[in-house]
Amino acid sequence: MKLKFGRKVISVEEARSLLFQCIKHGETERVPLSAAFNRRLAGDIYAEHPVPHFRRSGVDGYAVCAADIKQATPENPSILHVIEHIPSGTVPKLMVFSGTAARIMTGAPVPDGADCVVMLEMTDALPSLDVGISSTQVCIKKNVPVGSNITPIAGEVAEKELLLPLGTQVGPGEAAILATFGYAYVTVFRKPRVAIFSTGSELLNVEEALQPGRIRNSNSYMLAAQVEAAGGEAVIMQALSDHVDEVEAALLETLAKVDLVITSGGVSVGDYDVLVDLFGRFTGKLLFNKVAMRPGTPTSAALWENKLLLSLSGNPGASFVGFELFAKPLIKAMSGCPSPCPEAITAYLDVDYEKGSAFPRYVRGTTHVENGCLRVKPSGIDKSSIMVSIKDADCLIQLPAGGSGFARDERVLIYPIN
Ligand SMILES: Nc1nc2c(c(=O)[nH]1)N[C@H]1C(S)=C(S)[C@@H](COP(=O)(O)OP(=O)(O)OC[C@H]3O[C@@H](n4cnc5c(N)ncnc54)[C@H](O)[C@@H]3O)O[C@H]1N2
Ligand code: MOO
Ligand SMILES: [Mg+2]
Repeated sequence: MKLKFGRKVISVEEARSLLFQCIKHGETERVPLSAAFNRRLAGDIYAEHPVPHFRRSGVDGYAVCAADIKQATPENPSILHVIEHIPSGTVPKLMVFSGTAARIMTGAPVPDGADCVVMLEMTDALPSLDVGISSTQVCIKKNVPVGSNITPIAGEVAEKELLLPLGTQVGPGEAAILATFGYAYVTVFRKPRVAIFSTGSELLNVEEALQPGRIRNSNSYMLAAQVEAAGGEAVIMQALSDHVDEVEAALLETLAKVDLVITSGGVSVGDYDVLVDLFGRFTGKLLFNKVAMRPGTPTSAALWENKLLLSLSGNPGASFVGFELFAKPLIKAMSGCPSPCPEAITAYLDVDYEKGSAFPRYVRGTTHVENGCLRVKPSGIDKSSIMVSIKDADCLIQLPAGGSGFARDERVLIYPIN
């Protein structure tokens, strides 16, 4: 064992709180609306005008005075003079008064004087008497109440209403609101730039042919996908060897340029665990190097000139879990999310889980719904060296420390992923 310094174990919550004390957020940028999808708003959005801003017809039909059609039935229709045609996007020129109607299309402004719109299906156009357009007539075969098929001004949104508070993520509904109010550009929180380094002399680049004893670097791509899903901009760096000088130079140079650096590998007790060597001579501040969790017990973090370095265990499962527990909330917070920490929900174990643990365990889980209940089971073999089942994980199952395992049908806490 080559520990040059001690390891003091802290809880996941303590580790997260140490990390959160080190981040700053608030940098913003203006982007075109279509580039704002999934980003978070850097300011409150108020309704700048009422919606609709004119009395809007909800159907294709005739705008009339309700009093004129009170007695209308198919047998005894009301006959009205059609004074105008109003397509959407135009403005009525004439006022509807008793005895008259305006033919109107869905979304068009209802003319003054009219207080309801009758659907086309409840009317019959009468043949023109051929004495000029104003002589066209319509039979109205149904009475409809005042207000029918008209959305009043501000019927949907009142002017000055707070619609989207700061921190709101722009999804489909938010995009529709922003477009409605003319936000061709939107001020959003800047995406944190997150550099990803894998470490280990065994690692091959993805495009390289397999070699005896060596493996391709999968963690960098997995972590980059996680960064993007969390709202960050991932920068995949060339993987590093086990030489501490090379690692130190690359990390310090990169820390200066990005918002967060994540490494994977080299944090355990092995001869070539290079992050341990680095932390042994680090000029920054080591925040922690052991967390009460499995997998990822040797997860470490340090601060260097106000920039965070998060060092995850190299085993793919441990890297994945460590990212979800620590990096994801950080990236979400840096990109403006007001509630970045994962929130647990309950589910029922679908299998016996026989391993007890000295530390809380975060098992990659797969959920399904059965008879209206959420059930969960480990996504494949629950070993941190197993990569292939990560794709099936839609949550982390949190199993408390101690005991000798958990029985099928026990209630457990899970943290959904995405
Ligand atoms: N004597 C002990 N040995 C180990 C312990 C322990 O407590 N005592 N813990 C084990 C556990 S648990 C884990 S997790 C690993 C943590 O190891 P490191 O963080 O130091 O990571 P490495 O040694 O660099 O790699 C571990 C494993 O993961 C593979 N790896 C690394 N990087 C990548 C990558 N970018 N893509 C794909 N696979 C990667 C690497 O080849 C190793 O197989 O330590 C255990 N040992
Ligand atoms: O603690 Mo290791 O980091 O189980 O996977
Ligand atoms: Mg190692």
